[in-house]
Amino acid sequence: MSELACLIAGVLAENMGYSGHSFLENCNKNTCFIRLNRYPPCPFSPETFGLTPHTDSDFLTILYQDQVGGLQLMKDSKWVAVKPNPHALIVNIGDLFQAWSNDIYKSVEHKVMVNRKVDRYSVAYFLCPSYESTIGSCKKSSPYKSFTFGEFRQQVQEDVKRNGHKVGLSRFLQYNNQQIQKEMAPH
Ligand SMILES: O=C(O)CCC(=O)C(=O)O
Ligand SMILES: [Fe+2]
Repeated sequence: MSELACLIAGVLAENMGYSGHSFLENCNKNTCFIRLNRYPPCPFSPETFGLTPHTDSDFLTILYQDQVGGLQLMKDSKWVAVKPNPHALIVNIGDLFQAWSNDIYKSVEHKVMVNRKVDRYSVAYFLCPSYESTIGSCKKSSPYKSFTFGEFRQQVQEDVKRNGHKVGLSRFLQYNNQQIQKEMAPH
């Protein structure tokens, strides 16, 4: 799985004209991980979240969902169901790839709705660097401040604790809306 994840990330970077996959050098067996998800049935389906809307805090995720279905992703401001396909893996771009690619690749918002009657299982492989790795950008200028993966994770955890949800990449924008408004206001 790690080879596949690195291969896909490498191809996506090459597609942007960057052959040196420097960000992949910091991803290895000790920094990536697999999550096995089980979603017990819920009679209040289909309104119940198995997993609330989020983006993944990694470079990319390789996902396998079973035949039950329930994964949905945001496309053109609408939730779209991802049809289960036993012969296919789903590849989601994560926040770090979005930052590195200067927003060329977008981390996809997704959620899971539970099933009324049966358990649902999925397996997710997360391509992550070490906590001390600086994520940086493929170009000199970037909409984002430079941050390490550790700083990103810590900010996500703080936001979840404080607000009940992840804020994500917008925390690391060089300029946020408030700053722009301040700078544009007459002095
Ligand atoms: O279970 C799924 O299909 C999605 C899992 C997921 O989004 C995650 O583990 O971050
Ligand atoms: Fe996810």
